[in-house]
This record gives sequence, structure tokens and C-alpha cells, in this order.
Amino acid sequence: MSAGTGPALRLRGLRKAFGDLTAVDDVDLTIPAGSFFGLVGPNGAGKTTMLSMAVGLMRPDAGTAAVLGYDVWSEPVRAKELLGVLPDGESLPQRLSGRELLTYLGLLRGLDGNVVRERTEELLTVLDLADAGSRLVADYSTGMRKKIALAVALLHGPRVVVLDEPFEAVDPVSAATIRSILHGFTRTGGTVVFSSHVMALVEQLCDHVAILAHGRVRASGTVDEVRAGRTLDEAFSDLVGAGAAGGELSWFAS
Ligand SMILES: Nc1ncnc2c1ncn2[C@@H]1O[C@H](COP(=O)(O)OP(=O)(O)OP(=O)(O)O)[C@@H](O)[C@H]1O
Repeated sequence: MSAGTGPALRLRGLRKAFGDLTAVDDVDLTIPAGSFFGLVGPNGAGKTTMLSMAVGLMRPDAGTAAVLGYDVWSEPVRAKELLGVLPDGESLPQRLSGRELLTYLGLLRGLDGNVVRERTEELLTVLDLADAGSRLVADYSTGMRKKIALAVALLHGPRVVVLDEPFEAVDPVSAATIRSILHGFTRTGGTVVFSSHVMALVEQLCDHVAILAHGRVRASGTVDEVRAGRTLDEAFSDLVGAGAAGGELSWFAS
């Protein structure tokens, strides 16, 4: 397989431990190009750790990750040109306005100044951030920060976007806009990989899904393959198990 072709993401033997805790344990996963791929799993399953390694933000203890055939560690420039990443948390510079942030990162990516200007205004408008474009990112709400981070991820025209919980804290109108942008992107052959805790959303949006628990892939494939005649919620509970404590507090409600 030559570089620039093949699966959108190809993870082989990925492993990461934090002290005694193995957060990601020998993960093999192939994400087909052009797919809308959902990654689900309980809190602490290793989703963020796995995605961080997949996009070259965290160095694995073992294993490899390749984007459309380019290894993220040995060919990082090519791999990262093809990738758009919405990381978890507050990793953006905060002391720039939304407009300055997009302009700065667009120019840093090597885009032409006119292209940066046009795309910045279009992204701010479509994501309903035009009025807030001159305000500091530090003063944005959580949902607004999520949307400006998404704009950063899309600005350079990547072929694969990896989004950690993109719909969390985003209002319903903006969520619908984001869904429509991402669907349009997959229709042109782009690949979307996103993590979520909302099974209904994954079922509605995705054609492929993987369930991760305790750092291991418990199931992956098309949504129909993983559901195997159940709802995704039921498949998730069957594969991951219900909460050990049974969901009741002995001292509460008595
Ligand atoms: N930098 C770190 N140092 C120590 N432990 C970490 C670190 N990052 C993650 N972990 C641990 O690794 C495990 C996996 O965490 P991770 O954030 O990847 O899970 P997640 O599936 O994304 O969870 P959530 O759904 O709650 O966001 C957890 O037990 C977490 O406490």
C-alpha cells in the first residue's frame, strides 16, 4: 500500500501505560477512508489516550499509527497536513480573539493570506461565532470554545478529522450545523472519527463504530455488525457490562 492511499487511520499494537495503569492495551484498529466512525466507551476506557496517539499528540509506548498511509511519527508533516484534530480540553491559545486565532494558525499552516481571511470569515459565520470573532477565546463559553476549536481543525482542509467529543456542551442549533458540515465532508470522501458517550447520536450519524473498554477494542465494524440485531445501547451494555454497584446508594433516598 502506498502513502496517501489506504485506510484513513491504521493503528497497530498501540499501547500506553501511565505508571501501573495500562490506558491503551495493544489496540489494532482500521478506520476506512470515507467513513463516519464513532468511538464509544465508558469513562476512562482510553478513548482520548488512543486518539491522542493516533494523531501524533502523544507518543505511544509501543505500536504505530498511520494516516492515509503516512506514519504519524516518521512522516509527521505529511500526516498532519491530512489531519484535522479537535483535542479534548483547553489546549488552544486563550489570549487571542477567535478571528486572530484562526488567522494565526492558518498562516502557520502555510495557507495564503486571502484564503485564510475567506475561510476564517466563513467558519465564524457558519459556526455562529461572527459576533464573538473579536472577543478573546479566554472569554468564550465552553461551547464556543468547542466550536472555535472545530474551526481550527477544519481550516486547512484536512482529509481526516479526529474529534474528541465534538458535540459536548454545544447547543442544538450549532450541533445540527456541525453534523451537516461533517456529513458534507464525508460525501466528498473525507473521514470523520469522533468519540462520544451518546449512543443515539453515534447510531444516527455513523456508518462504523468501535467500542473500547479498559483500553481494549471490544468490537468494531459497521454499526450493523456491532449492533448485531440489538440497539447500540444494548450492544454497549452487553460488551462493557452494567455498573458494578447496581446504580443505587444505600444512604440516599432512604
Ligand atoms: N496523563 C495521564 N496521567 C495518568 N493517567 C492518565 C493520564 N491520561 C489518562 N490517564 C488515565 O488513563 C485512563 C484512560 O483515560 P482516557 O482519558 O483516555 O479515557 P476516556 O475513555 O477518554 O475517558 P472519558 O470518556 O471519561 O473522557 C484513565 O484511567 C485515566 O485516568
